[in-house]
Amino acid sequence: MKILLTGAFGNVGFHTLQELLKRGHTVRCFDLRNQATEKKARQIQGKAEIVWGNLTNTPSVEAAVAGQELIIHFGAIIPPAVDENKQLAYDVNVNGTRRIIEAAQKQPIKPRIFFSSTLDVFGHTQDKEPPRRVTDPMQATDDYSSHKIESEGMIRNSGLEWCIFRFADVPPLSPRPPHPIMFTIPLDTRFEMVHPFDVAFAVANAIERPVWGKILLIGGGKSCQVRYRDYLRSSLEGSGVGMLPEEAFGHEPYCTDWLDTTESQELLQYQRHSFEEIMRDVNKATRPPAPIRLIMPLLRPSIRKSILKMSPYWQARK
Ligand SMILES: O=c1ccn([C@@H]2O[C@H](COP(=O)(O)OP(=O)(O)O[C@H]3O[C@H](CO)[C@H](O)[C@H](O)[C@H]3O)[C@@H](O)[C@H]2O)c(=O)[nH]1
Repeated sequence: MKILLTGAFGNVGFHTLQELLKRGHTVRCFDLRNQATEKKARQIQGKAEIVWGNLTNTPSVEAAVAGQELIIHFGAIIPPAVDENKQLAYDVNVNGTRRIIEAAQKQPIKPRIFFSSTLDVFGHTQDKEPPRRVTDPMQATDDYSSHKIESEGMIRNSGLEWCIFRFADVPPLSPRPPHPIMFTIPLDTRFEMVHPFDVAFAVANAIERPVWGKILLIGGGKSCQVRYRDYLRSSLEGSGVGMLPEEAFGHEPYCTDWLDTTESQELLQYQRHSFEEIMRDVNKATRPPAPIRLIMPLLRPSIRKSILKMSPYWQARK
């Protein structure tokens, strides 16, 4: 099948790309051109078409959409970058989706569309009984969730054949640099993860299954339903930094929860990794090189200090 994949060199996009190529699809990759995307593009040179472009630019979107049978629209600005330039983030996330839809509607043979959303659209739900179901109400709590809610609406009303995926936390298999956002999630928050390989498998399987007109919750299932504390401890211990003090973390509600993935799993049969297996792969991919690991006990106090400096709660407590 001829497939346009936007955001092809992002976290979810690149794993999906590799799964699609494995299955013999003809993939056109659409992404921003920068050092990080070029590095990934070199890995698939000759195996897929690469179209450098920008979701904010209508002609480049139209050129990318032309002649495709399926659009997998993953290109987006996600947190925390979404708050760095609010206007750009809206133009990419909402207007970019609109440009993709309008370009698709102009095609003589209309492509189908997969759209990637997020569990953030459920808002703050820790006071509700888990799991979250697809029939639960949506509630915007920040720019990102509001962008995804607006975009989901456009996809549903596009007149195209569509399927929306709402992803749980898909950890990249590469280092996630520390960011103040890590302290804003209360440690007890219910947190569901899903292996990036399983997301790619789900998306590729969806092409052949009766998913049209459905919103599917994509999470790792019961074995991946943990607390934020479990994820953080495993990744901080894996990197040699060690778990950080409880007082460094906030208590304001955060938009993440456990998901009811019964329907997506029945349709797509993709949940192949447990939380432990996800963290094994994340930690393998992100652990410092051997020479750094050797001197880690020496570096550890100053690394911990510089990470803790990012926590407003830790700073306020002093
Ligand atoms: O203007 C832009 C901005 C970004 N991108 C691309 O979009 C991709 C986004 O990838 P990230 O690694 O930043 O994000 P993820 O793969 O983790 O995000 C995926 O999972 C998210 C779940 O929160 C959202 O569903 C999002 O749309 C989906 O791509 C990147 O290749 C990026 O270059 C563009 O093509 N154009």
